[in-house]
Amino acid sequence: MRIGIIGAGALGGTFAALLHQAGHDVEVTARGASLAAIRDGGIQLTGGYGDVHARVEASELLTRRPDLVLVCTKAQDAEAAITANAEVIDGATVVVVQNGLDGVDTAAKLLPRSSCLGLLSIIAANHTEPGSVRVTSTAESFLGRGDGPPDDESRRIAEVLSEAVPVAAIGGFRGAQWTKLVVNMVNAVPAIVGRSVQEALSNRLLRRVITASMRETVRIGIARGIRFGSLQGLDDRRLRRFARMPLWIGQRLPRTLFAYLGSVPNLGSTQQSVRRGQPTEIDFLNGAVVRQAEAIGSDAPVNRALVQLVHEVEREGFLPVERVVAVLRN
Ligand SMILES: NC(=O)C1=CN([C@@H]2O[C@H](COP(=O)(O)OP(=O)(O)OC[C@H]3O[C@@H](n4cnc5c(N)ncnc54)[C@H](OP(=O)(O)O)[C@@H]3O)[C@@H](O)[C@H]2O)C=CC1
Ligand SMILES: CC(C)(CO)C(=O)C(=O)O
Repeated sequence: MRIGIIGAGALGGTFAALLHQAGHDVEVTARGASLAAIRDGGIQLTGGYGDVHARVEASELLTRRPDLVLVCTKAQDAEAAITANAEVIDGATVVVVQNGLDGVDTAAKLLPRSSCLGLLSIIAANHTEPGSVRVTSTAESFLGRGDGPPDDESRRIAEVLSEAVPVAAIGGFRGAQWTKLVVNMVNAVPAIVGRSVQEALSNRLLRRVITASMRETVRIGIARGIRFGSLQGLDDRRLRRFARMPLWIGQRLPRTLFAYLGSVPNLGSTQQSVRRGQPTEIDFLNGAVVRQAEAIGSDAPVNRALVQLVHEVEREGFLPVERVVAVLRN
């Protein structure tokens, strides 16, 4: 199949290398040093899916009409990236590989002739240098759209993507996006203090703040009438129970949830942006929770404070642990 990948970063590079290895005709978009590195030496993938060296075609914009497109940018870049490639991709099946709640709707709005799906990835991947990606932990990914059961196209595309990494077609995709949003509450705190996800979770005080942001997200989701999808051992029942727990009991949830990361330090995709000096996705993660709260006349003070701290880090660098701990005192 001819597959176009927009944004050959951590996940885009992983999919590009593995789909190329599976025999697909892959073209990626990249810019600057990444474009030069991929044109010169291909994509070098290491870690959980083995060592793969993929010599794929690379350009600033896709040059050939693909059958399938993966949009692998951060959420804040999706609109610009899709618009720039719209002439070539409108009409193709588009999979938006993205955290947050908006990816599929953004693509569908910009590409009226395309069939758009979303992919929730639990894989942890690190874009270590231009052209190089290291997968620090592997896991099944989830493909779907809307609220209904999985459709035939989701199943067909899940089969194609499973030639690269395990992908399941799921129903109730919107609810699963919310569950993934709860999981992504692990991104902000490590990005603020410049520690790995594992280090942040092993610190009692930081874990408390992560737990509070997760619980606030679940409570807002419940108030919005969301039925949380099953993903990574979480489901609607478990999250509703978690929403009622005091923090000292609830803090067990992030500990068990992220045990799968193992001991290879995972920075999370938000901190990777910080370390590269790029804007983060925080307005589409914790910021999405704040907007969802506002839509029902409510507030999400923990998430609001974490958004502000991540923006401070983007401007001025990592902050001491005390600044995060203070979030629960205000
Ligand atoms: N990394 C991970 O472990 C995981 C990531 N995710 C999610 O997957 C999505 C992708 O994340 P990740 O792979 O980490 O992101 P990266 O930042 O590693 O890669 C994003 C890519 O998009 C490119 N890009 C940015 N703007 C544009 C544009 N306007 N046009 C074309 N390309 C553009 C970037 O290029 P440039 O570098 O030149 O800006 C970069 O190559 C995010 O939503 C993230 O939250 C989900 C699970 C795990
Ligand atoms: C896999 C996980 C939860 C943490 O690495 C992630 O989604 C991210 O980094 O954005």
